[in-house]
Amino acid sequence: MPSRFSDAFRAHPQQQLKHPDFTSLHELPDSYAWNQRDDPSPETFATESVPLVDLNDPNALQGIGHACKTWGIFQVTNHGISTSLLDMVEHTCRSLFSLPVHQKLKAARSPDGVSGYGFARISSFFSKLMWSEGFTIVGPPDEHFRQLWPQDFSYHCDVIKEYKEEMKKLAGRLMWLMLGSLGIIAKEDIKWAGPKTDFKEALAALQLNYYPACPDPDRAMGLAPHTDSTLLTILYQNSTSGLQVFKEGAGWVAVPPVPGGLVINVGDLMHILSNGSYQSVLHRAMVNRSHHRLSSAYLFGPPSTVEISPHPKLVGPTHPPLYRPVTWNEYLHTKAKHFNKALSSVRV
Ligand SMILES: C=C1C[C@]23C[C@@]1(O)CC[C@H]2[C@@]12CCC[C@@](C)(C(=O)O1)[C@H]2[C@@H]3C(=O)O
Ligand SMILES: O=C(O)CCC(=O)C(=O)O
Ligand SMILES: [Fe+2]
Repeated sequence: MPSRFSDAFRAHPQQQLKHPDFTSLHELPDSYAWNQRDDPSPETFATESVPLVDLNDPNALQGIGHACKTWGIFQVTNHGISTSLLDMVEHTCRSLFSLPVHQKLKAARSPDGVSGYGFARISSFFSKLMWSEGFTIVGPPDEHFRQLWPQDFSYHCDVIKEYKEEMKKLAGRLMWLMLGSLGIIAKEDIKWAGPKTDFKEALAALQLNYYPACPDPDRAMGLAPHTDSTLLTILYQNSTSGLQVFKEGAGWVAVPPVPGGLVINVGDLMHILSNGSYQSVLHRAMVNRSHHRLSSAYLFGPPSTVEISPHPKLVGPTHPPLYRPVTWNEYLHTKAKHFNKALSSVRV
């Protein structure tokens, strides 16, 4: 990953927060108690559910189009990522987050850096702390992994490398399905997809998240509401539920884990590319009293020099472009400054 990608955070260094040993906390400290959690009534959860798309279904493209238009999120099955690879990634996450705090801190993310162990970047926008730990991987993980596991780092590096390769292929496939559902079917229409139309030059970050079991889950927050800055995000979650999405008119809706399934969200750059037809989805992660939760988010975006703007096919006299062109790096700068108002700040 070119260093330019992380330049976005140099101007907005993250405050260094103390990393707790969650296992030693038997009560929720006040600094983790979110007073104003806007929970909807429990009925809301039962009424609507996030669409599920079988990628082997001949109607998958239509299903994805409908899901992106109405929800900004969907789950997929028959996606081609093997269960054994997902199990290996889960094992690597578990092994990483169960290391002693002092060991994890050897691979801490630097205040103005992008890769490494730490709190979610969005922490600085909230007065309360989140009940989670994260590890961000941009580029090869070798240096950090060597610090974490001096003996067997190469095994974990291989797992992450294979996962990133497989995720890139799936992200490319999902991109063409999403674009196709918008009527963008000519491969020349997205030049940066490259000569083989496989998005070879695309950039991505892998975010591993760990949400320890929490003594007071109703007052805690695992990951605060946010949209991803990406074109699309592919999320793997273990069997503990916690992900919720905000749907206009319905409130917060749970996204329960589907065995072998993956969750796909529309990110802010897809929102821009589609000129607002596919809106990025506000989501958050809640925590559980008795079970820890693991997730891994593959955050997929364009190469660093590519400007994303509303696609010409979706713009016309009655549909003016709603957003100005931005590179991912520039958008990450904006996000680091304006957080959830970043999208409106690039509106024309
Ligand atoms: C490429 C990126 C997207 C991300 C910031 C990052 O540099 C790497 C971590 C990503 C993540 C994951 C958790 C939620 C999020 C908002 C955050 O704080 O870090 C996203 C960022 C994003 O999509 O804007
Ligand atoms: O853990 C989850 O379910 C959500 C994670 C997430 O939103 C992210 O990493 O961007
Ligand atoms: Fe997210």
